[in-house]
Parts: sequence; structure tokens; C-alpha cells
Amino acid sequence: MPTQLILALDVPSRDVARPLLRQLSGSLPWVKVGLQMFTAYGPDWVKEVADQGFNVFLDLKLHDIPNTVAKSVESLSALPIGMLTLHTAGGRVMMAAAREAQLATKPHLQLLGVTVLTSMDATGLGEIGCGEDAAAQVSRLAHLGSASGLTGFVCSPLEVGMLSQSLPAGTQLVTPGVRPVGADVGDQSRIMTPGDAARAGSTHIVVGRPILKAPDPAAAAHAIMAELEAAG
Ligand SMILES: O=c1ccn([C@@H]2O[C@H](COP(=O)(O)O)[C@@H](O)[C@H]2O)c(=O)[nH]1
Repeated sequence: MPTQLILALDVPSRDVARPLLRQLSGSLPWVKVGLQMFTAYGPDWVKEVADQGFNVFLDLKLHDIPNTVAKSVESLSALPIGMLTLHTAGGRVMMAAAREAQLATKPHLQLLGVTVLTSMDATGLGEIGCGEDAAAQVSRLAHLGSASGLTGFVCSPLEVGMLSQSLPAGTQLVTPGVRPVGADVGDQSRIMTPGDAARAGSTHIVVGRPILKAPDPAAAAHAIMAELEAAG
């Protein structure tokens, strides 16, 4: 399947989001609901996005003790979502508990383990006591996640080639840290263009500000989808 675009709909209000969703309905496959919109509007917003026909990626990056994360997965399973994130840094027991809860409550939900945030570089990793470079840490966390039962991960496109060779076939590799040529990098550190991310093997790319801040956001989203299509 060609790499799919996920729009990170990080905007201040529903009034900003709704016109763009109307414009992209029927062409954009996925919308990511992240902390900004979920903390403002909660489950109602998730339901509204799903009602417009989009697959919803709920990016809450759960990270807590195993019981708390497992119970949260159970609660969130009631929502119309296709993907949900948790932090692999929560460890093996936490990931296994989350996976067990997900399989019991919503078997088709794709639970994704966030490895190393795409905003982090070697300096940032050193500051939190991680002496390894990003690629080594991503590999360590993704393999721990895989051994804990997870079948999908969030990483930067720079690590996709390495992971797709060593993780089980079919593992979903979802990559933020994507910037079209000439786009503002912002706070992202480990980046690639949409076409390069697709050729590297990303199953999905996540793009927010390069679309949302474009003069014509719908046109920017269509241009990225065309770039993915051309990359095969
Ligand atoms: O490692 C990660 C995990 C999640 N994200 C999220 O993706 C989008 C990226 O938005 P841009 O505006 O395209 O930078 C955002 O919602 C993050 O929370 C990530 O960037 N990196």
C-alpha cells in the first residue's frame, strides 16, 4: 500500500479545524487528534472527526504505570479511533499490559509505540542521560516494544530503513518529522521530505504545520499526497 498522509490537526479551535476538514473530506485518509485539541474538546472532537469520514489517529502518548495505561487504553477503546500512541519508554511491562487491554477491547486498533521524539537530537538525548545516538535508542526501544507485543512504532523517517529490516514484516512505521522542500523545520530535528520518507518505507507520514500554515492548506495537503503517490 502507498504511504498514507496523516494530517496533524494541531489548531486552536474547532472553528479553525472544521473548514479544512470539509475541504479534505473524501481525499485525506487520516486525521491526527493530538494533545492540543483533545485537551480542549475531548472525546466529542474525536467523534466529530470520525463522523466526517476520517480515520482518527489519537496521539495521546500514554506514559504511566502499567495498570493506569492499560485502563486508559480500555477507556479509549470506546472511541472511533484507528491508531493510539503510548511511549515505549514506559517499558516492557507497561507496553505488554497496554497491548493486552487493546486486544481484549478493540482488536483492530493499531497501538503505536513512540520511540524517540523527532524533536530530539544527540544533545537533547545526552541531557536526559541517554548516551546513545538517536538511531541506536530508537532501535532499542522499538525492539523492546516488538518483544512486548506492539506491531507499530512512531519514529523519524531517518530510522525507518533500519527498523524495517529488523522488525517483523508488516510492522507499521509512522513518521512525523516530515518537511516538504523549503518548509520551515520549526522544532523538528530528525527530518526528511515526504517523498524520501515514502521511499525509505514509512507506512504513514504525519504532517502538521507545513500544511496548516500554508497559504492554501488543502492545496498543500494535496501536493504532499501527490508527492507520496509519485514516490510509489
Ligand atoms: O516523535 C514525534 C511524535 C509525535 N509528533 C507529533 O507529530 C506532529 C508533527 O507536527 P508538525 O507540525 O508537522 O511538526 C505533532 O502533532 C507532534 O505532536 C512528532 O512531531 N514527533
